[in-house]
Amino acid sequence: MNDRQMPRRCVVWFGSPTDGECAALVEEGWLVRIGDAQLQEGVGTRRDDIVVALADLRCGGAQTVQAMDRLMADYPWLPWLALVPRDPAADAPGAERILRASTAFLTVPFDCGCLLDVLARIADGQAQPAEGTDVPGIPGAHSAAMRVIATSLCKYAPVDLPVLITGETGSGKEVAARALHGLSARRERPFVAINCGALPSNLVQSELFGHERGAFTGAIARRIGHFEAAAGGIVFLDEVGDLPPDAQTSLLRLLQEGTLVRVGSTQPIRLDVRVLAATHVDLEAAVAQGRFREDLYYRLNVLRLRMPALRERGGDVEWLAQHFLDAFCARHPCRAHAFGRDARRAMRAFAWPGNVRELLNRVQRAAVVAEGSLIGAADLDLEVAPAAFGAHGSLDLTRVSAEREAVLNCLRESGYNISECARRLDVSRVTVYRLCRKLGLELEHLRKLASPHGGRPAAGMQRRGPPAAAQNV
Ligand SMILES: Nc1ncnc2c1ncn2[C@@H]1O[C@H](COP(=O)(O)OP(=O)(O)OP(=O)(O)O)[C@@H](O)[C@H]1O
Repeated sequence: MNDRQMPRRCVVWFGSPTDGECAALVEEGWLVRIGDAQLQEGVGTRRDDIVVALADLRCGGAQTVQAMDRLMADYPWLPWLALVPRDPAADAPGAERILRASTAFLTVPFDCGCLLDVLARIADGQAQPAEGTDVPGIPGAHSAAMRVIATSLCKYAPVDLPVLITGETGSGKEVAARALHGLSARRERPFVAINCGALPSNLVQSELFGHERGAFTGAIARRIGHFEAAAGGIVFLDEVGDLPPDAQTSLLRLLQEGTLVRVGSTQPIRLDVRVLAATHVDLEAAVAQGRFREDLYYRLNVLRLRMPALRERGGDVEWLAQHFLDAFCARHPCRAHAFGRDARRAMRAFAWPGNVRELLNRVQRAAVVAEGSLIGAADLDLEVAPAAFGAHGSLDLTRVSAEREAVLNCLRESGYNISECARRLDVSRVTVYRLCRKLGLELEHLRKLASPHGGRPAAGMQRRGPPAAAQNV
């Protein structure tokens, strides 16, 4: 093939590349074409050229964004790379639309080497994980629903914007957040997970943002909060809808201005931290009811990840069950090493209201009680739940889901006291236990979540990465 026939690599850059950026691209063999509002002749390259469109949101005026929109509509198969300033909402109208359509992101400021790497990956068609491969950090994610998650994680990891992770309880929201941390440039820095609903209500501000000595009775020394402990890394706010109003205001300031103020101080402290937030309640409803700040909701909701329920994940259920069983057998003496046909059929048909967490618990229990080498449906306690079986989205499923919601709400309102819950539901205590078992409600786990530390280490935090700075400074 002579040079004239070789496919060329071309970047259609919407915005103004610096001289350094242009030179680096040209040196690597890229053609740079400036895409602007006047771009009349399509992407303006030869038919066989490899083209990547670049949305430079550092300088996105309304006209440029319109031109990008037009190109996206005319060439829907074109891959897009977005260069994102820390505050895209303020800098470029319509930026959110562009972000959603982009294959990859880079946060400004970025390194030219990184830009070349990402462009090369996109051009080589490697920006998305290949079919059948695992999502790094999320075992058993082979289903179509999880491939969408994999693609989103790869897109979201390099860009320093908040991600709002939604999904049913136990669906793996925290697992996804950890996977994103592992894929991001912050992977060597701390990952701090905080269960917002489990923070002591009078100490939320101090736990999150720290306090100065003497800020309140008992504050005998200055103490940094979870956010400062995560400096340079990622903070995962689980059940973010449970944050009280004053903490919501402080979080908004952190997201908008990149600063926090310790309790008892007036001095803003600059902090580089990425925020991921999760909720299994409808935050939009919380906004409508005035329980959650609307401006904070929009800040957190720039990028969104909806974890599929386990029942939407097809064959992942069996794969995960075997994975959990293998892990259990590696740690405990265990006769069972696989699942019988009835167990596999039951697992495929079950609605899994408690999702992956419920699967893990049922497999571990089954591994203990199984008499033979194969785990049966009865060992998994799945035979007793005929109402929970049925086609996806069927009336049965809807009924089970409504029943579960009602029992869960009553348990919460009764402070997880079974007698009180039974009285309110007008059923016997035995029935409450039976319902919990049938609906996959793990009482012990729910009680732990509701306890002051949410069943986690004190103040609901866990770390990964190098040890954070000392708590008392
Ligand atoms: N893909 C997975 N592979 C292995 N374990 C998983 C996977 N997904 C979830 N789990 C396990 O399931 C349990 C629940 O996961 P996780 O805490 O991430 O869910 P969640 O959606 O954040 O739950 P909640 O809404 O209760 O906070 C954990 O024990 C986790 O380790």
